[in-house]
Amino acid sequence: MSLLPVEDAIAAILGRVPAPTGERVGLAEANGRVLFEPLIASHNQPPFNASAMDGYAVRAGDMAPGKSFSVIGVSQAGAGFSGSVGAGQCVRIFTGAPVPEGADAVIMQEEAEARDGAATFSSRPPVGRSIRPIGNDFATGRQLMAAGDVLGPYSLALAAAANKAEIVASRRPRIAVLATGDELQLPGQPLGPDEIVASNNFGLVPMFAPYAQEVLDLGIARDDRVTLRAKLVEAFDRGIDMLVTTGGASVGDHDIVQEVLKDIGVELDFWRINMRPGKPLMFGTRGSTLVFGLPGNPVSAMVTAALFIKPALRQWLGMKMAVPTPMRLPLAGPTPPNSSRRHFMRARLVSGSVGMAVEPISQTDSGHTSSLAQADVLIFQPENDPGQPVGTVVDCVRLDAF
Ligand SMILES: Nc1nc2c(c(=O)[nH]1)N[C@H]1C(S)=C(S)[C@@H](COP(=O)(O)OP(=O)(O)OC[C@H]3O[C@@H](n4cnc5c(N)ncnc54)[C@H](O)[C@@H]3O)O[C@H]1N2
Ligand code: MOO
Repeated sequence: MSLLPVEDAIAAILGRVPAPTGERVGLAEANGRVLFEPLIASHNQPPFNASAMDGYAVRAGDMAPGKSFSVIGVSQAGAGFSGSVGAGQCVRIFTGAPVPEGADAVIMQEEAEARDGAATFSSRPPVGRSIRPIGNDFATGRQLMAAGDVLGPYSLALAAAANKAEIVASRRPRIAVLATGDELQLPGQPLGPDEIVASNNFGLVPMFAPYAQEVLDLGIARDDRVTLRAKLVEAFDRGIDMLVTTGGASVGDHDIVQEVLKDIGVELDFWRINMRPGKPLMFGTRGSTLVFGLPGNPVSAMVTAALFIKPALRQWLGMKMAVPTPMRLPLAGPTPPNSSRRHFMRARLVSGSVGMAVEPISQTDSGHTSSLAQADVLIFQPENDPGQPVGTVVDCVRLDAF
């Protein structure tokens, strides 16, 4: 049985992802969205020379110790002074207000003494003191964010400062998730003999949600061809961009997912990867819909989703680095020898005397959900690796960073 190398599987999947398309999104709905078009400044920020202090706008060259200046007006935020500051004059000014014509410095009020319409100053400011020059933050035409950047609190505040009421974001896919298996029962139900709780959808839906317009949880399909076929056809009829099934992906008599997928027109690109957990992953397309058949084992399902589906989603949205570059960190504990399959080993991030390190989790069972929930990273253990001692620098990727 030939198993596809991990890199070939990722390349095959990314090769099927459509090019991003854009849609207008109001700023209030844009948190977490990926920019389809760069964000370009259409005005100067600040739009005028603005005072950075409450104080007095003066002509720096006019200053002399003990000299008295007449206060000829007020400039406040939202209502500037329309005249010009001449020799022997100054203007009362407040933070954020436009610096009036003729003035080239602001002296903070703590360094001024004002009485009867006149002011004297204890300091002699250089030109530009306490003035935010026009365009200091950004100038008209400057690219503030690139296509592929993700909008978050800081960049959304920037987009608002750039006077954008909406941005052009990448359209997000609609995804459907379906669990398969006669033994499955939804959480909260009494478990009959031989039954287990269907947990996969409850991890996959939130994993995909940040990238998706909608993630439909189609629940559980029993292991019979008629029910499964009906569920899958229903999913495709809803116009989804991506279908993700779990279970029934292996070679057992009840592993019918592949057969039914093919039967309804899914063209399979590959099945079975040289990795653990997650060997029986299948991938194909039906028209423009991408179809992932994940293994049923809960750890295999979550790990293959993180390693293969998240990069596809990142590329779908036009994000930079669809496949994240691994971190290189020293081992805080030894690793055992590996088999001929690439091992994505659960591990914790620990901080030791020499900085960050990775502590391997010895558990390798594909059904062991509690160890996956404790893991921060997956160590990429190469095929046939003899095992490594403490301190060896290894490749690993954060589980939340895919
Ligand atoms: N003869 C062989 N047997 C198996 C092979 C093989 O190569 N030859 N591969 C093994 C590997 S590796 C994996 S991984 C599993 C994958 O099997 P399936 O995708 O067919 O998954 P199921 O048999 O349906 O389920 C496996 C396991 O996971 C539980 N499960 C299923 N769905 C869920 C769910 N939604 N939530 C929680 N748990 C779920 C299921 O009850 C089983 O315990 O095949 C090996 N066998
Ligand atoms: O691919 Mo399976 O997940 O090793 O048990």
